[in-house]
Amino acid sequence: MPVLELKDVKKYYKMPGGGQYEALRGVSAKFDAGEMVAIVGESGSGKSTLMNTIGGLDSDFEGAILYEGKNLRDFSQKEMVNYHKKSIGFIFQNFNLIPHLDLIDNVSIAMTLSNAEVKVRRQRAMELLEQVGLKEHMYKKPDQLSGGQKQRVAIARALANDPDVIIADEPTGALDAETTDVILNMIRDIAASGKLVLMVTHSDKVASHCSRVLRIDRGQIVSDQEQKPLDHHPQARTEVKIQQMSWFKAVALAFKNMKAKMSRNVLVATGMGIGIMSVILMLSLGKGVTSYVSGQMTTYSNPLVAEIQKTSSQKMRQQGMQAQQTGNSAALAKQQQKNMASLSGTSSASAFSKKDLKKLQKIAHVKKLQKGYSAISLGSNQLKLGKKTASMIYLKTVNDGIAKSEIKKGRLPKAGKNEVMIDSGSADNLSKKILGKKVKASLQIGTKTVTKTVKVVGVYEASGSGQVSTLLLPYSDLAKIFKDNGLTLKPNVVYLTATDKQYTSSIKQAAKDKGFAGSMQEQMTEMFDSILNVLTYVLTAIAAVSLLVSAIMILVVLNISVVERTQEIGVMKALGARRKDIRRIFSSEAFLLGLASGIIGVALTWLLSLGINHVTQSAFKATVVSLTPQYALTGLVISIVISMIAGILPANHASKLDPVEALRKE
Ligand SMILES: Nc1ncnc2c1ncn2[C@@H]1O[C@H](COP(=O)(O)OP(=O)(O)OP(=O)(O)O)[C@@H](O)[C@H]1O
Repeated sequence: MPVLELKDVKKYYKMPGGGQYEALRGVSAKFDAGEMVAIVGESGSGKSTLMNTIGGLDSDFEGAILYEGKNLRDFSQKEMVNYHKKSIGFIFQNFNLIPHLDLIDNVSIAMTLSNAEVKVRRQRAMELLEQVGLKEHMYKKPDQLSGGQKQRVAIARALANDPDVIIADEPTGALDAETTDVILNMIRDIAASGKLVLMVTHSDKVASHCSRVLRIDRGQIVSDQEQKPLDHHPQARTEVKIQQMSWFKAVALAFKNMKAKMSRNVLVATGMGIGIMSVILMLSLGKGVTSYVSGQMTTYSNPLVAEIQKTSSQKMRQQGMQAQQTGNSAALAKQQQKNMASLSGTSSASAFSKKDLKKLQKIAHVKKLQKGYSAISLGSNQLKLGKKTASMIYLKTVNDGIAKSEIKKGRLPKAGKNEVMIDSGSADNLSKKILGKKVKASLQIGTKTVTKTVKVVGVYEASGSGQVSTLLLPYSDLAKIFKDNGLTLKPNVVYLTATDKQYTSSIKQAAKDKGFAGSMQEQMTEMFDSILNVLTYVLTAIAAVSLLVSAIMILVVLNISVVERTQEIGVMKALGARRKDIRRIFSSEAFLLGLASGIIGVALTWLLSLGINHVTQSAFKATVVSLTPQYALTGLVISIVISMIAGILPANHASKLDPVEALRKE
C-alpha cells in the first residue's frame, strides 16, 4: 500500500473580489515509503499549495488524499493533530526555528507538544543533533548558527517524532552550493532509511538527486519521471508516545517565551505592579488609619455603660451647613460659636435639663444615671509638676464608663479630696513616679482660668492603640470649682448603666430615638469612618483606573507578541499543536505576567508601608499602613485575574491563526 495516495485533488482559492482561483486542477499520484520525490514547476504552478494540502495544513480541498486508507478531509480534529505529530515532518526554506529556544528545545518542541517527559525528549533531541553533527552546539540559539546549520536543526526537528513523510518546501533555497550538497545528502539518507520525502525545488540540480521528479504546471501534473532509486538501508523505527500537551508544559513553554523578552515583560509587570500596589496600598491605608483613629477614639470600655450627649455633632454640622447655604453670615457666625462652645463644654445647648435627665432615666433597663461633664480644650487646661507641663485636651468627670482594667496604676479619684486621675501618656510626660504627687492644674472655667493643686491618684490607659491626654476628676469636685467661681456646672454628658450588657446598645438607640446622641468619641469615629470610606472609595477608583490601563497594556503587549510570533505559531501548528495548546501557551503568559505584576505590586506596597509607617511612627507613634496577608493575596488574585482577562483576546487570536498564512508571513 502506498504511504500517500492523491486522487483527483482540486484546490480553489477564493478571490478577494468574488469568484475563485483553481490552484490545483485534479492532481492524482501515489507515493511509496523510501521515495525521494522532487516537485518541480514554475513559480505559481501550485507546488506549495499541494504540499500544504498533503501536510494537512489546509483541509479545504476536493478529491482525496489518502493516508493509511483514510482521506485527510475526513480526519477529525484529533486525527489531524496526531497526523501532524506522528506522520508528517516539515522542513521549510527559511528554517522557521523558534528564535528564543536553544537548539535542544527547538528539536524537542514536537515532543513537548506530545507531552513527552523531559528526560526522554532531551535524550532524543541530543541523538538527533548528533546525527546532524550539531551536538556541541545544542545550547546555542538559532541566531548563532549559519544557514546550513539552521537547516540541519530543522531536519533534526522534522525527524523528532519519527514521521512516515517528510515535506520539504525548497529546503536548500536559501543555501549556497556546498551547503546544499550536505543538506541534500542528509535528506537522501532520510528517504533511504525508509521514509517518503516530498521536496519542492526550483533547481534541476537538486531534482537530479531525487528518485522521482513530478512536474507541475498550472495546478496539474504534467510529467512524473522515475530516476535512479536510492540505496535503501531501512532503519528501526523509534517508538514515540503521542499525548496531548499538559497545562504544566504550556506554562513552562510560556515561561521560556517570556524570558526571551525579559526587559519588556519586566517593564509591563512593573507598570501593572504599580497599579496593583495602589489598590493594596489604599486597602491597607484604609484599614491602618481606621484602626488608628478608632484606637484614638476608644476611651472607655465598660460594656455596661452607654455614654449619651445632648446633641449630635452631626446635627450641629447640619445647622452650620444650613446657615452656610442660606448665606446668612450672622447665623453662620452664631452657629460656629455654638459649635466651639459645645466642644469646649460651655454651650448651654449641650447641657442636659432636668427634664432630659428624667426622660433618660425612664429608658428601659437603665439601672443608674450618672451625670458627667466633658470638655475639649486646646492648650488651656494644663498640669504642671516642677518644670514639666502636660497639656490636657479632655477635661472629664469620673464615671462608670471606665473599666477597671483600664486603670493601670492607683485608683479612681475620691470626691472632696482634690484627687484626679490622668492618662498614662501625660503621666509619663510629667514623672515616671506620678502616683501620689501633687500637681498644679490650670483649668478653663467659663471665661476664667482657675489654678488648683490636685493629687494624682490614678493613671489609666484607654483600650485601643492610642489615647488623648485626659484629666479626670469627680463631678462634685468640678461642680464645686464652678460654684466657687460663680458658675453652675450643668451635665453635658450622661452615663447610663444598663441592668445587663446586652441592653447597652438598645439603651443607646432609645436615647437616640428621643433626640439625644451617642458619645463624642462614637460620633467622631463615625465621622472619621465616613470620611475615610469616601476617601478610600475615591482612591480605590483611581487605582482601578490604573488597573484598567495596565490591563490594556497587557492586552497590547500580548497582541504584539502574537504578531511577532505568528510564524512560530504556524510552525507549532504544523508540528501538531492544537488550538487549545496555543491558547494555553498565551494564557499562561498572561498568567505569569499577572503573577509577576502581583508579586511586584505586593513587594512595592510592603516597601512603601515600611517607609510610610516609619515616618508616621516617629511623627505620631502610629502605624497607618496595615498590609495584611489577605490584602496581599487580594492584590495577587486581582492581578492574575485582570491579566488573564486581558490575555483572552490575544490567546484566542493566536489559536485561530491559519497555519498556512502564518507560515507565509515573513
Ligand atoms: N491564499 C491564496 N489566495 C489566493 N490565491 C492563492 C493563495 N495562495 C496561493 N494562491 C495562488 O495559487 C497559485 C499557486 O500558488 P503556490 O504558492 O502553490 O505556487 P508555487 O508553485 O508554490 O509558487 P512558488 O514556487 O513561487 O512558491 C498561485 O497562482 C497563487 O497566486
